[in-house]
Amino acid sequence: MQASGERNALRRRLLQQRLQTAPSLRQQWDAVLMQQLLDWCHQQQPSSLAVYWPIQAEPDLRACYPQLVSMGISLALPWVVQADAPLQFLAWQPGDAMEADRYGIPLPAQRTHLLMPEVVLVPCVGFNADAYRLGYGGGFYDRTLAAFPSIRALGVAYRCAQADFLPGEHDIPMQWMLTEDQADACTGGHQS
Ligand SMILES: Nc1nc2c(c(=O)[nH]1)N(C=O)[C@@H](CNc1ccc(C(=O)N[C@@H](CCC(=O)O)C(=O)O)cc1)CN2
Ligand SMILES: Nc1ncnc2c1ncn2[C@@H]1O[C@H](COP(=O)(O)OP(=O)(O)OP(=O)(O)O)[C@@H](O)[C@H]1O
Repeated sequence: MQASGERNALRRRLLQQRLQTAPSLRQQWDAVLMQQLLDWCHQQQPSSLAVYWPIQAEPDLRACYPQLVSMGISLALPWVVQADAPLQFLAWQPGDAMEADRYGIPLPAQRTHLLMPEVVLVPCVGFNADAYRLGYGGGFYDRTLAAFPSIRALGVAYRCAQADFLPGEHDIPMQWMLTEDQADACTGGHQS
């Protein structure tokens, strides 16, 4: 455990660094990450995958989402239904009508079709050598992974977001991490 002040300072520093990275460099990294994600899916063959609509200079992998659909993978997007509750996942396909959520993030306008994804792609503000992650501080993904232990977490981050920090009391490590320089299977996952 680490004082929450230190954790917040690290979160802010890493987010700032990501926002200041040149878009052209991020796009090069995103192209590599998309290939990693496609390779990972070919290998692991998940039947469903929660993806995300990027915010705050998160890796933008949207260009490969149609290819995931054509591989037969059902996609979903995360939905904050309530602030202190796990995320829900709305079935989604590229081209669906969208409407912004309370954070301004596009979500399917049709919010009736929920799905429980086999794998969740988790954008990380930071991550450490044991694949523990720092997010925006809402605890949404941690609450979700705790509530639905069958979900496997595939973290995504740029390598420069790796930092040394101790896990918080609720933190659940990512089972795999994708970075633009390598795809790691992590040993610290909460299920086999
Ligand atoms: N792309 C993406 N979608 C996602 C998430 C995510 O991490 N990334 N979420 C994963 O949880 C959920 C949304 N959670 C979010 C939590 C905080 C902020 C955010 O920008 N917070 C501001 C402060 C906002 C405020 O206090 O009003 C900030 O951190 O500066 C955005 C989304 C669901 N969708
Ligand atoms: N499983 C859980 N049950 C209850 N509260 C939780 C759980 N996971 C996280 N929280 C709470 O959520 C808050 C934020 O947690 P943390 O600092 O780990 O956020 P984060 O992982 O960076 O955010 P996010 O997952 O939304 O990107 C903390 O107050 C924490 O106590």
